[in-house]
Amino acid sequence: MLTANRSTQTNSSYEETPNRDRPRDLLRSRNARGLNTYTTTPELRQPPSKKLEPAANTHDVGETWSRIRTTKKKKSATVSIAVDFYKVRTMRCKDHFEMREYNIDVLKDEEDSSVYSKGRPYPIYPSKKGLNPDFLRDIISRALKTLPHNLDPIPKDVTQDFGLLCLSDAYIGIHQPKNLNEADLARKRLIFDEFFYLQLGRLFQMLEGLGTKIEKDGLLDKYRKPELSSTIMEEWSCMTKKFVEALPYSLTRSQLNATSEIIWDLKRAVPMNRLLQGDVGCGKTVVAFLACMEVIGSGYQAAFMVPTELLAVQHYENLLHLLEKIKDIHKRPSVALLTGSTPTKQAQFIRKGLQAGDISLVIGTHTLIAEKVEFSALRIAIVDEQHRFGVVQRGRFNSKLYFNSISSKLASTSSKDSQKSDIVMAPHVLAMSATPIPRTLALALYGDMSLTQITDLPPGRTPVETYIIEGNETGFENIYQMMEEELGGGGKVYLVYPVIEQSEQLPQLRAASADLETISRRFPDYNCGLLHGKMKSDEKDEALRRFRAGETNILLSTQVIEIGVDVPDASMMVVMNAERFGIAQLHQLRGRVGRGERKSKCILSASTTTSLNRLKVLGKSSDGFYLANMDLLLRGPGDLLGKKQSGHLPEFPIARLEIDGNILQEAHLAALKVLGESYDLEKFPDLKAELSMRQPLCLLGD
Ligand SMILES: Nc1ncnc2c1ncn2[C@@H]1O[C@H](COP(=O)(O)OP(=O)(O)OP(=O)(O)O)[C@@H](O)[C@H]1O
Repeated sequence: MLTANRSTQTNSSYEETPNRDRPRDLLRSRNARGLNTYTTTPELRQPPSKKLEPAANTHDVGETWSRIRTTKKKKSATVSIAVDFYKVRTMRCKDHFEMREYNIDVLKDEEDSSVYSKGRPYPIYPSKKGLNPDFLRDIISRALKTLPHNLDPIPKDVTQDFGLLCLSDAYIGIHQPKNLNEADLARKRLIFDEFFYLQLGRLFQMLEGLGTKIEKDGLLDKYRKPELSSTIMEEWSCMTKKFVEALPYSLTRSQLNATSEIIWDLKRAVPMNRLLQGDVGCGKTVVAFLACMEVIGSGYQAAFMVPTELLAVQHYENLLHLLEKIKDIHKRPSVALLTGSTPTKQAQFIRKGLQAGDISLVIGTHTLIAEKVEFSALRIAIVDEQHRFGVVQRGRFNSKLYFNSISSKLASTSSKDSQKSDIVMAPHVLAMSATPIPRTLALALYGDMSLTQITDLPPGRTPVETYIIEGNETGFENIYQMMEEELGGGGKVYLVYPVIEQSEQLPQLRAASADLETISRRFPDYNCGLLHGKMKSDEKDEALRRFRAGETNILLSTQVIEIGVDVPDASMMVVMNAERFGIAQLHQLRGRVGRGERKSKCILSASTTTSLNRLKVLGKSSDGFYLANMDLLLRGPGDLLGKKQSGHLPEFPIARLEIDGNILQEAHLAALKVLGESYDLEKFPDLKAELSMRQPLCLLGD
């Protein structure tokens, strides 16, 4: 008998003897694009509990389970064979139907029942290049008989604490389960291992980089009890407190907590590696400014790196404005702006100032990590929109070492500090991410980073009303009507386009440049501006300045405004051909409005009726964490993170982050427990050996 499975997975999946009255477990499979999707074991009566989201251009017809008799041509003869399609998911794609995610058993004949003879679940192995799965089953079964019982490198108390099978039982359970429960337990153990060694490897490396027992305990405690790793405001530097007083608003509870956690880290002699994340417009920038003030207040320098010049200028102006308001200060921090467009002479001057320590804070683009930019004492590097930079780029700050205290301009206040004065240190790194990613994904991606989340929005914000409209003639008439009302009430409107120029290949896409004239004619009483990535840096600044100042009322833009652009009184956005953007991207774009107290709206104009469905989720929620979770569940981590970032995700042959997040959390705790008992794993030689074998795999992620 031959068993075929379309899945490309390397682990086994299960079929169960049909005709059993029970719900089936979810199995892993990959769809046509190679992405993980759910599939179920055969279920003859009951549909699966989880629904698959159809791809954008498909329509999910549903699942059918049937026994299909089919014929197959063998050389010239036509041989009739029986095939069981246990589960077939059918999708309607424009003008045809497609079968996806199916499991097939080819039987010897209609009466063949050898597969089910044992009456229990059995694995389906991928049968590539004619390799008979029966043959595979046979050799695996023989190998299982030779398994020693004591092959588990993970200490017994850990497996017991976390309710795990021992490794040999897990191997038997995954290949020859007596029932689905046993298969589930085996799967859990194997997934646990994938996560556990990843977490263990990262934490182990971090501990290795620390000198003393106190530092090591401190690091483990920080992960075990993050709530204890924070300062109270009285312990903040005088400069930081004065900056807080100068703010035109009070910090939210989340902003205060985040600042306290960060400042706790800044006071340690161990370089911080922290990720600050929160929803669009939650006020991360001011938290980062406060971290900068803290180090500047103790005589050190700060660097603030952002992905675009537009954002660098905006942060620079915003900071200067806030610094001017600080009262009773004998010396205001000197701040510089350094980007690719800074004139050569000025750039040289700034670099000299940084080297001599005359400039305390520099804001800029990736020019900041150039080798020729040297600092006198760089104590913190902020990396805004960190996923826009590669791992290597982010790491470059680590080479900008400094002597702790020695180069500082201001004397340390306590004698305790001065004892540490000779340590050579890499700067603290605070990475910021505006695309909120679920905690489990963050743990897998950035397991070596501490995580700080801002969970609330500044007061007075009302959720942005979101409309999903088909962009046909009537649709646009409605949109223009809404724009008219908004502009008439003193609002400002962003129009966001997928492309700058009209393209012959994609004539259905509306283009920013081409629409400028149309929109100007349609709204003769208002001024229109244009902003896109191909404009020169000073032209972009000017376009944004005019919009901010109210000299233009409508800004036609591409997605350059997606990141960080902050015009608090912009109150309406229309996204053209919205289906061209990802959910997270649209949420980011929408975050450009509703940043002030004015009630705002966002209109997503879809080119086709079929794309309306996917966009509807944005109409239902304005919570970036929820949307990210939805995206993760529906499309998997690859699509959610985008190509660049997901490239840093480790390989998980069995685990699926979208559903196995709780196992990841447990694995993280287990790794902390093990390392708490033995920092260098000397107490657990088998575990250390296993880790060193898996290390290359573990560290694929970063
Ligand atoms: N506690 C607060 N109260 C009122 N307004 C605030 C508060 N914190 C920040 N803001 C204002 O909220 C707006 C958004 O802040 P900020 O630009 O820091 O958000 P962000 O988290 O960086 O968001 P994004 O990623 O979308 O740029 C700014 O105009 C800022 O001045």
